[in-house]
Amino acid sequence: MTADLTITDVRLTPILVADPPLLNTQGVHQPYTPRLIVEVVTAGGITGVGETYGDTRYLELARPFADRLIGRRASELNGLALLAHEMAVDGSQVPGRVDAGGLRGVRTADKLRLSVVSAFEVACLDALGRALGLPVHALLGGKVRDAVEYSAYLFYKWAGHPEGVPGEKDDSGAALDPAGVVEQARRFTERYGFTSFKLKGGVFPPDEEIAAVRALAEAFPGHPLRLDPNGAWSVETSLRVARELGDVLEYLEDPVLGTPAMAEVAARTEVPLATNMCVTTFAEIKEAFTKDAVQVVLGDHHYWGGLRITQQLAAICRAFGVGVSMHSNTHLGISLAAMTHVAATVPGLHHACDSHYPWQSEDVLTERLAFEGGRITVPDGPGLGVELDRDRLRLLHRRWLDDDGALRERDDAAAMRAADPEWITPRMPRW
Ligand SMILES: O=C([O-])C(=O)C[C@H](O)[C@@H](O)C(=O)[O-]
Ligand SMILES: [Mg+2]
Repeated sequence: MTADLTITDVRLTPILVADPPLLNTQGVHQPYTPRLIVEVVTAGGITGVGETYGDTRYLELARPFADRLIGRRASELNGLALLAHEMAVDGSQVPGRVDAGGLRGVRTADKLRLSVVSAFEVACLDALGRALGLPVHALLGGKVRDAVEYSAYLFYKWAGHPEGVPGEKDDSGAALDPAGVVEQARRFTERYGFTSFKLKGGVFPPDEEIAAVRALAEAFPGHPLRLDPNGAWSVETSLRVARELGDVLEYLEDPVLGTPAMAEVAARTEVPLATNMCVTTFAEIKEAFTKDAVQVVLGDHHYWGGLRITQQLAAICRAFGVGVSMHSNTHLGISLAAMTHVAATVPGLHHACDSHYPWQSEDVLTERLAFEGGRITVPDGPGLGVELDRDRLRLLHRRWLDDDGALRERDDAAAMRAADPEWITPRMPRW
């Protein structure tokens, strides 16, 4: 007989995890970033885990949502989004414009709710899989591949966080020019076997970033390369970069902000455009696809609302002949496992997925997931196939408790001000 899947308790544990000083067009990563670990406890004694953003606005939604789950069954997945829909979102959190700090497109009430729901959906799927003795990918209809390919996510970075800012040491050194970027790429290939490379751009003037991608192309001839300035360029600058790097780019990611500008660029270049900024909700798909503004959508189960919705997104993309891959922010192993399970079920995943995981020296798992040949083997054990390390979780939660609130919201511009007090979030397009 299957264990009783009635939800009797939900544990929410906000944590702060170490993050290196990675640069993007908004600023730099804080030394610690907030994440939320969700545990769904069932009457039969089985617990499932999930993970999402840990900033206060997500926590404030997760708490009442968790209360509403008590007494429901972990298998009742279709009702989760409806349940979340009933929850009011503080209007000041949804200015209805580009989410500058988050680099993930518009901020809407629904997107906030979905970002919370996704962690609960993953936790429920984990519990269900454990109860049935089935991996999450089997609950999603079964894997179509045994391993999921990831790309090396390269960043311009400083050797350490600014003077006087407490943080963990990382051994990767600075990467502030083409040689530094190539060196970082070499280290990533040696350690993890990645064969495709994405450079987070929008940090330096475009000519410097063109030179870095050229240097990567010389160091790794024939390997797929991507450049993502998070909308920092004008249409004309984007077209110039596309002309200069067209022979080596797999795609350009969000060179400009917004669907109309992306459509303008797409109409004038052969280089495919990818996005995790202008197609981030179902409502944004119609305009982008009918205008042929994007050729690859980078899904993300966190803000799209879960693993099953990610499969729906992939199906819509397939119908329109648009490619799919996956976006990533700072995340831990629970999310990497979730990403790997869903990616394993998506037919026609032609581009290696993004993952920040190599940058995360800390995790809440008893055993880290390992990249081999740039791939993660799809776990076949029950549920997600990962185990929570309670001691680590407690430690990282203690860090969150001890924080005075300064680090509980990710704010890359504020983190940059520790090095440059004059820094303000740049107006777009920057170049
Ligand atoms: O556009 C993207 O790929 C991202 O938004 C990924 C991350 O937010 C990345 O840019 C970061 O964390 O600096
Ligand atoms: Mg991007």
